[in-house]
Amino acid sequence: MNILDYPDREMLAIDLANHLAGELEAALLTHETVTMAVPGGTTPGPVYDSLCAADVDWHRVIVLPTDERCVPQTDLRSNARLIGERLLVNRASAARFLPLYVEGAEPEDCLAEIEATLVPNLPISVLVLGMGADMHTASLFPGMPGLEAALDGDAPALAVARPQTQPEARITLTGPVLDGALSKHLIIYGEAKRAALERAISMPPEEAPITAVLDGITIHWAE
Ligand SMILES: O=C(O)[C@H](O)[C@@H](O)[C@H](O)[C@H](O)COP(=O)(O)O
Repeated sequence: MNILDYPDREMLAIDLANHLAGELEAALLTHETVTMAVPGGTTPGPVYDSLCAADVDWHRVIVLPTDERCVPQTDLRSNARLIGERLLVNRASAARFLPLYVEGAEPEDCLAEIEATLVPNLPISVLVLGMGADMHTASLFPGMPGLEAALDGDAPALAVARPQTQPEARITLTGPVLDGALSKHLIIYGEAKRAALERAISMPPEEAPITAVLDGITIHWAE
């Protein structure tokens, strides 16, 4: 686990976006298409604002959320909305987007399509994650029902019932799919999340799901 400290969030966003663009282009040297999984939440937007303009062969990039809130894409909580508005614009609008949730469907009914479209495009080449102060990542929440299957299961994605701390049901990529990414990045802001990450290192994944994906990850931190 490698931690990079940045002087501020703007520098983090610009530097990380440049680095991610380089990783995508490097992967495209040896693959016809590459897969990038990215988070929702309040953290990644500035990275997307910079990455969307990068000179990448975006038409050969498949972008999907690390997890999704089961709400309409018009809902402000939707990760597909965030990714569509902040990342899949400018040059990156040429990328192919794989949604996890289909509006109006039951979350469980979305899993077969996810498996059919995602599995042929695994492993993830470039993974970006966020983390909650409760040490969750994607929608792998401490103590949530079905967490064991989400951490260790064979399925590439699972529908998870509404976590106690969240207002909606979720669909999440599972631990092995996330951990199997060829390049992994975690973005965290502030002292509270940094302290939570340092506590997580000595905790089991059931209590700190972020630990399921820390092997070989690069942490990008700013105050
Ligand atoms: O759907 C989501 O919200 C994300 O995928 C989730 O895992 C996020 O990365 C963390 O909850 C941190 O959220 P913030 O960036 O808002 O702190």
